[in-house]
Amino acid sequence: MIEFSDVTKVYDDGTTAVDDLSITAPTGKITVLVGPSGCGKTTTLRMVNRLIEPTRGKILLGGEDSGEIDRIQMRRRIGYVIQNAGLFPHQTVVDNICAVPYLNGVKRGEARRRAQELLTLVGLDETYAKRYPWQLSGGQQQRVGVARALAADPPYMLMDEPFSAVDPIVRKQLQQEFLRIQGDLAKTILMVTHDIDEALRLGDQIVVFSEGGVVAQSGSPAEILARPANRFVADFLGASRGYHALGFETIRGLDPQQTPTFTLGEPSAPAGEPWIVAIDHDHRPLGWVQPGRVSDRTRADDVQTATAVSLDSGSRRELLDAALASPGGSAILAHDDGTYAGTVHLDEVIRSAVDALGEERAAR
Ligand SMILES: Nc1ncnc2c1ncn2[C@@H]1O[C@H](COP(=O)(O)OP(=O)(O)OP(=O)(O)O)[C@@H](O)[C@H]1O
Repeated sequence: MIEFSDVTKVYDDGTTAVDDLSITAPTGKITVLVGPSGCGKTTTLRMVNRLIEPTRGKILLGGEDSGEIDRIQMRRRIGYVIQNAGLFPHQTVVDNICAVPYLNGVKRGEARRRAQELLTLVGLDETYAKRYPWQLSGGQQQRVGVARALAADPPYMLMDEPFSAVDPIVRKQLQQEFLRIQGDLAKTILMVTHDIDEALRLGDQIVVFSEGGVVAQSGSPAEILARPANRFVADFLGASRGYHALGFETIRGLDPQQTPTFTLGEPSAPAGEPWIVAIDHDHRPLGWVQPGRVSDRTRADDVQTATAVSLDSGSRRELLDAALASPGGSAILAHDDGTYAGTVHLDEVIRSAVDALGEERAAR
């Protein structure tokens, strides 16, 4: 756990960057600090590892005052990832990853073996170990940055805009892999971003900062989306707030319609519907086909591919996206084992979302 207790930072020129901050980043969770430029996010983060000294207040790491922890100990306990990865340009990838373990006195062979494991963990094979940072793409550099921060197996991670230097597609990939890694490692993470989508995607807890280093609101993404504390937070969440909120609503209990199916290899399909669901021999949905156009020669390549939404763990937002992306306006659903569960039409998706909204308002 990282605890800020009445922490203030006033720079030498009189700028109050952080004002009387008291927040807690819970153990094993991702806490995201989000807010417009200049509102004190980076200052907050850097006070944790004492790159910046607080003017007043205390920061506790697992109950221990960070001001009293020896610097070398601190490096061991806190991984730090920054924008553009911040790799040492004249060192190979493997030496970048081993930098802190070497400082900690870990033997060369052991540090390098661990570095290889970490490279695999972040999705890079061993051929990258001998390269220099300039021989990597931006996304690959970010991966190495994450591997380097994990090298000393620190319980805490500070991440300052870790995925912002890459294009949106790579960024989404990195975010997904990061969540996968965090699912296994459960580090206590404090992350800074100015991107609300990233905050909502990654954060277990979000702290929204406003001008002058003041917390406008903190809570889970779902809480903040459902009940922004004030106009500033609502504006910051933007016009797509309702759509984002759907991402946190489950579809469990939904009763899908049994749209007919066509199993690949069969000579024909049941008529009556303009689009039906193509499934494989294991009863897994592949996408959509038109019944009049199929034959025993129809292959997976002839199917309009669709991603099925999990009936057990899917969200309303996934359902809406799937329905909008399909040729007939319906989302395909699958059971946990991947087998076909039915379909839901866009009209039903919207109607149930509106009903849920009504129920939530009535409960307030
Ligand atoms: N060394 C410094 N001396 C004086 N003022 C500073 C210093 N570093 C930062 N500031 C000011 O403190 C405030 C907070 O800066 P900080 O970098 O923490 O904000 P931020 O929310 O991380 O911004 P960004 O999203 O743009 O990185 C800003 O007004 C900034 O100009």
